[in-house]
Amino acid sequence: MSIIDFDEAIAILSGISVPFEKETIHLDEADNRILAENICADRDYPPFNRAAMDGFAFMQADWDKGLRKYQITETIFTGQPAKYPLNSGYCYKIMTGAATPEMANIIIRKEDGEESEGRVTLHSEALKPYQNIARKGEDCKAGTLLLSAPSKCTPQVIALLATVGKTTLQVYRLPKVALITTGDEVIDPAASLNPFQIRNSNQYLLRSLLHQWKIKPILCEHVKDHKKQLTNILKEALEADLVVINGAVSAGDADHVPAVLQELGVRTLFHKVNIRPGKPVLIGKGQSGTIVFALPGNPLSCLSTFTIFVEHYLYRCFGYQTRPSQMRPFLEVRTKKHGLTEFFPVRTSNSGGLNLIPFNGSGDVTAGVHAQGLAMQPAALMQLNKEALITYYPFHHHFNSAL
Ligand SMILES: Nc1nc2c(c(=O)[nH]1)N[C@H]1C(S)=C(S)[C@@H](COP(=O)(O)OP(=O)(O)OC[C@H]3O[C@@H](n4cnc5c(N)ncnc54)[C@H](O)[C@@H]3O)O[C@H]1N2
Ligand code: MOO
Repeated sequence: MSIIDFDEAIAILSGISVPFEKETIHLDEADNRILAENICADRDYPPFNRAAMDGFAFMQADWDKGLRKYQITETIFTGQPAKYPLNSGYCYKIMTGAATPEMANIIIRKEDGEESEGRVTLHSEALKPYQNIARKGEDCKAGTLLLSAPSKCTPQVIALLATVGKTTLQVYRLPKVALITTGDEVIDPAASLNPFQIRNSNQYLLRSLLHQWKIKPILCEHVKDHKKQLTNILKEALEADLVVINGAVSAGDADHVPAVLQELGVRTLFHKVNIRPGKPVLIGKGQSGTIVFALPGNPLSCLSTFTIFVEHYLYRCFGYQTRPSQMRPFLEVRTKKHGLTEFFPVRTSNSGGLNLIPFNGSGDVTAGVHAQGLAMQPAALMQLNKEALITYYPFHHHFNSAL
């Protein structure tokens, strides 16, 4: 199978992604899930003319006549309507958050009045109509589309759902994911290790990346570079919707993943892409439809290929068009000597431009930690110049559609 370019790989992934089914869950379970329905305002917000200050509510007409001393009709607390209408020369004493009756169209803060024996004398400068009153419907009108699917249930979205009384909601079902790491030298982080062993950071990286979607793997195993063991675990894994397997995917004598996948009937959609890092990446489709992502073992290759390929696929299956990326100005100069598309770790400056994170290669374990995302140097561009606009894939991404 010939090596393909990055755009072609993305097009293949777009072509095989099918939206996940929908399910109904309770709001309590909704954190970080992806909404599969639009959300509209169930009523006006605010639902009534809401007092924005503790103070005194009265008619502007009275004020304009020069009246500064008012008789207090009643005190209005939150959650209750006023009992009495407002007459000229009278005011309500009102609490922040309470419903201001229609007739009252000004509130003066408590601090700007002197209250004694049921009367208040107000000292204030010029007044504006509806001063200190948040008007009914000024935030949004009943029926307004507030959020369109798909949207991630971020804390703000959760609050909005609670606000509009949406306690059961339709979300995209989570895929069943099997996660496998490989390598004789790779051991559990809790085990003691010899100088030639390394800890299994990629299993933790991948679990955490999946957790951003609330996906908890149904199978999470590490296997040695042993063909029989790998075959057995992959057989089991292929019962999932998605298999993410890491390492043993390139050209070494112990890199059994491509051969075992083939023996198990997984059709290779592509193996090797003209990118760095991550060139050996393999994507396949099992006989029962399982999508297999075989990601290279180097830590930065693993992070990078998950970010650009697995996330692209997941975003599509969760109803989005693509994994989010942005065009940002590059603040440095970067050269390369080959015709591969390169992805490299970057930080954003205060101005929003991108700065390089120095690193040696995809085996570095520290580069990812200091990066806020990956930037792309296109295959044909041997030098990225200062101020060039380049594609940036932020690691932390909320992708809630603008309305
Ligand atoms: N002759 C060739 N050699 C290599 C090629 C090639 O095209 N021809 N590609 C290179 C590239 S690029 C990469 S990337 C690596 C990827 O190889 P594998 O996916 O087969 O990964 P491994 O060999 O298993 O491991 C590579 C590296 O990563 C470390 N590793 C593996 N698993 C983990 C883990 N779970 N946690 C932390 N670190 C892990 C492993 O110890 C190795 O150092 O191949 C190049 N070679
Ligand atoms: O391109 Mo590999 O993914 O660097 O080590």
